[in-house]
Amino acid sequence: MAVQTPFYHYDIELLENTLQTLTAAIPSSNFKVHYAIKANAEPRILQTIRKYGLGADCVSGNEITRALECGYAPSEIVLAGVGKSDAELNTAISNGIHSINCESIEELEVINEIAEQNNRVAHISFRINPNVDAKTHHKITTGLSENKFGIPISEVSRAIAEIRKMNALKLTGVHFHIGSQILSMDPFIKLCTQVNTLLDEMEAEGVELEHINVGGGLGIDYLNPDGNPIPDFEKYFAVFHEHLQVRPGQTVHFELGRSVVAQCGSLISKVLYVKKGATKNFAIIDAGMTELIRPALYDSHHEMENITADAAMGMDTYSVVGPICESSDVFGQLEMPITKRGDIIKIKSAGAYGQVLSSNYNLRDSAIAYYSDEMTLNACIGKEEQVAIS
Ligand SMILES: Cc1ncc(COP(=O)(O)O)c(C=O)c1O
Ligand SMILES: N[C@@H](CCCC[NH3+])C(=O)O
Repeated sequence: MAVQTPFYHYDIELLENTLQTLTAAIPSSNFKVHYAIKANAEPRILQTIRKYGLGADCVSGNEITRALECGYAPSEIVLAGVGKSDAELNTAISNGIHSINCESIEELEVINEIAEQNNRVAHISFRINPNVDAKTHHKITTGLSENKFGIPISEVSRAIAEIRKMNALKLTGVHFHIGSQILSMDPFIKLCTQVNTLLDEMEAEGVELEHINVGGGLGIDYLNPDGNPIPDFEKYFAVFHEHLQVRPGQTVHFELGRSVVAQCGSLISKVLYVKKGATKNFAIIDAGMTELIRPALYDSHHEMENITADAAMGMDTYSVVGPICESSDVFGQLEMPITKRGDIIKIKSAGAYGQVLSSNYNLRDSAIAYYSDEMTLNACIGKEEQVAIS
């Protein structure tokens, strides 16, 4: 083994292909895509994404700082979050970012105060909870009335009245985000309908907006990552192009995370033991929920492959589990070639909400990242000599 397992491996070529497909699918020059940094904040990933002209969607002061360090201009950065601290608002305002997505009327007063202290006028978007069902996992649904996110649509008039009293705030946009891993286009169409109605109502109140931010949420194919590595961005953007009634001069912003980075990342782990349990075989690997928490947290499915075993040896079924002292530390049931200690398991579609959600529970070391243009996966696992890659 050339490098220590477990580790993350990112296929930079796939990331670039994804970005090329995404940018080619943008149907209008007034569409602007911000990458949702929360999905993966590795500097190498952020720098690659920036090359394709995407802005940054942040949810913390540290994400703003990371975006700036990776070359994103303040004018390309937006900040959302239901609980922004004063320090985070200060980072956003002092850097003059494009928009602070305000999630409550209560927050307006605090932002106004901090903007005044900075002698700045902060650009505000109202994050509005549209009460649209994203038809995704309930733990990653964000746009229903019962969710903590956004200003209720019924409170928008009151929010407008409040912001008009604030000297250091300018209302420039509206923001929505209904959830994540959304595969049907229907929820996005419903969102457009809600946005259109709201824009009419806001216009009737004399509000003119510069931008509409419809959030992110486009899902990926976790069941067939090799066959379907790049999401259908064309179909996704077409929904908004067709259904959103954009006023002249308005820009439409998107905050895509998972669809940009999920498929380019894999978690690579070594089999420590193959154990015969009373009712099943366990393949105990050296990665756990500390490196990839999605299966434990959301029962998420990730395709896995034993990339060192030989299918000619016959097949068997294994429960692939991690070493952590939690019964939910299970990656799933898998039929794979007869597996032995030392084999390498590749856990796919782990580029989004994988490495960023790692923890040091059990005082584990952090898995580090390797990039395909610096070290191929085969070189990482000692299957081939690393040759110079241009
Ligand atoms: C406000 C906001 N924008 C964008 C995203 C990115 O979502 P996704 O990774 O599903 O594109 C999220 C995460 O769900 C979010 O909460
Ligand atoms: N962490 C979630 C996505 C959350 C999106 C952020 N609001 C996942 O792994 O699917």
